[in-house]
Amino acid sequence: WKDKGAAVSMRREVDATGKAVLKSVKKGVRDFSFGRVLGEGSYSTVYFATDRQTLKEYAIKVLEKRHIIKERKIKYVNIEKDTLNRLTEHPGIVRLYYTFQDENSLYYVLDLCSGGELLGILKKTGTFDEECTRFFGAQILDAIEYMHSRGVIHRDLKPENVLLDDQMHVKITDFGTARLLTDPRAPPGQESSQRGKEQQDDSRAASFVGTAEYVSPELLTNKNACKASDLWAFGCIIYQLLAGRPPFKAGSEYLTFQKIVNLEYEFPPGFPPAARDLVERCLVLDPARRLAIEHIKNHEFFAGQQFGKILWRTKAPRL
Ligand SMILES: NC(=O)c1nn(CC2CCNCC2)c2c1CCc1cnc(N=C3C=CCC=C3)nc1-2
Repeated sequence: WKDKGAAVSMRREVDATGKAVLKSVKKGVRDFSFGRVLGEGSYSTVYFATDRQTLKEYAIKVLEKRHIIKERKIKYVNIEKDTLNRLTEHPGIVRLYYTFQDENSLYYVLDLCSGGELLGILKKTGTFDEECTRFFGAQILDAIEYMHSRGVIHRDLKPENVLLDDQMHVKITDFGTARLLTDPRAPPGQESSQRGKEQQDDSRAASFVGTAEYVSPELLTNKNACKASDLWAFGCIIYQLLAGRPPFKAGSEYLTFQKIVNLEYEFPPGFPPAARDLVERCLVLDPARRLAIEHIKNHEFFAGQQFGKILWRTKAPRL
């Protein structure tokens, strides 16, 4: 584990002659005051934290070394760090500032998203109108486009992993199950040919399945996640923002998987026609025939929506 970043803090120490000196030392756990738990994963806990010197607020993800080794999760931990190190320049992705470690734990210092989860907002309002769906959908799509351009497939996109910052702008998080491609330019649906060269072993790639309601049919049938798998999840998210529930949901994971592979879902009455057309072109069983990002951005549903830098300067619509 090679720590990332060289954040330093100035610490007052006494040298051998007894003189007080200022020494620059790498930031560590003592440089932060830890607050409430923001979330817990199978081998990590995320805390609200404040840098004692700068008073800047962060989210710090703490991973217990003993547990990672016992649960054989070392590959996941390194994939997440490598992924976050690749995704450094996008406003829609939670940024990793630096990492450090102590005897028992690894620490990731990350952007704080004080707006919480998009799912939390959706639960409060029930459903989003088209304007809000367009705004949040465009930001999620912009972030997915950047991720894919850097050869990263998220593989577990869902409203719980779409966080919001203090400006109610999207920040996608949780790359612990991402897949890194050695060739970012491989066209959608053909990345699996990179299998032999990809950065994680096949067992990890083959074993992972995302969250039931958002998992793509190809992940259920041939275990191959590709860039288009994230666009399947995008289609599910757009549907859910407007309908207030995901398109595929049944009494058990198995029954939900059945609905997915049989493309068994309906639109509620009043679902906006342009959004319906977009969702239908994302929820296509064959990943190679699913709408590509460029075509989603040009779809009628996003007519008039600007993408790129301007999108991230736009004020979030009133919810
Ligand atoms: N797994 C992670 O990397 C992660 N997990 N969380 C909290 C989870 C809570 C359940 N849903 C998914 C996210 C975070 C991060 C990144 C870094 C991060 C930054 N800010 C927040 N902020 C939150 C504020 C209120 C409620 C939940 C999260 N959370 C996180």
